[in-house]
Amino acid sequence: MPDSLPLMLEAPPYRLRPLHPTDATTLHHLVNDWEVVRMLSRPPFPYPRELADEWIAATQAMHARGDGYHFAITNTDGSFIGCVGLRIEAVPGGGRVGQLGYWVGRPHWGRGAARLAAARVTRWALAHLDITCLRASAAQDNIASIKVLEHAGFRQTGTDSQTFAARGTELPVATFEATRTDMDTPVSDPAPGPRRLVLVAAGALIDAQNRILLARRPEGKSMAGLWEFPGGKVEAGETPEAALVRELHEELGLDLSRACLAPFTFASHAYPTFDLLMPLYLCRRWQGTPTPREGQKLAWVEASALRDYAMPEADLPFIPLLQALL
Ligand SMILES: Nc1nc2c([nH]c(=O)n2[C@H]2C[C@H](O)[C@@H](COP(=O)(O)OP(=O)(O)OP(=O)(O)O)O2)c(=O)[nH]1
Ligand SMILES: [Mg+2]
Repeated sequence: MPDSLPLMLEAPPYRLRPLHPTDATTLHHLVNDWEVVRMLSRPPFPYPRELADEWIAATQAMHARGDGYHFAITNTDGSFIGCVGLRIEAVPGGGRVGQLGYWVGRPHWGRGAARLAAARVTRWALAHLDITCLRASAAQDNIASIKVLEHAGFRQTGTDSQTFAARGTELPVATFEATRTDMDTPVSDPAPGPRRLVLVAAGALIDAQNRILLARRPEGKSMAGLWEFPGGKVEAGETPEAALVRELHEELGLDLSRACLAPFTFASHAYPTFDLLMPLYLCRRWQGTPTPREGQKLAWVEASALRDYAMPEADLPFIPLLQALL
């Protein structure tokens, strides 16, 4: 992850920005409050003033190393009201997971700041960071925090116990997880109705070195942060081939003829809220250089490395087929 990833996010009416040494006094004043600190697992109570400086320096070091991203939550007038962020941990068996945490100073409770900030950072992290999912936990008596997580799109995965330094004891916690697919699932069940069938045409562009072009779905789209085969929805009256020619032009600025698209296989997958039917075409000839036109990242990937890129569930069956082909 490049250090240059800007840590400035809008969560209207709040703003999220990197922590700065000058935040230490206000941070200390707000966090050195039993009602705040008793809900947090790591900080002690009382919270020593120097710890505020150390914590801010630690967040800057984590950002530089790419293993943690922490933000100050600021009010409309720019004043510091709390923190939100994640640290990235390697999990046994491979992969990296983001552990989300947040707190808001007591004078600022009741206005949705934690809810808005946590939801914003969750979407940002899943869209931009190389993590498989986000996890979080909340003391079982912390109903407000559980609501924050549910609003941000987290699912409860179970219960556990955790040491709470300020309370000096282990407490039962509810554990939560959010994946990129969860971000598309409404928290409350949608009204029952017929399931939608979505027809999407996708292309595996293959270059002279037998590498495949993947595009990372940009923040704001469903499943943001997952790597996909470029393409998009087939519109009414369109053939899948015409749709793919149009999508590759719109998304990548490429010109190609339908004759260059070879049907390869298809995906049929039941997502929580819709069924996807997606023919995958192979394409080795096009005009132009793939250019991200929708803010997406692009990568030319060897077939053997496809598993290193987190993909939508529907695409997973494509991987062995492409590996066998190439
Ligand atoms: N293009 C593409 N879409 C995929 C792949 N795997 C997968 O599950 N999908 C899903 C994600 C979306 O729900 C849907 C494609 O929608 P999309 O957002 O790309 O559609 P689009 O390009 O027409 O974009 P939009 O105008 O609707 O925003 O198919 C894949 O490999 N490529
Ligand atoms: Mg698309």
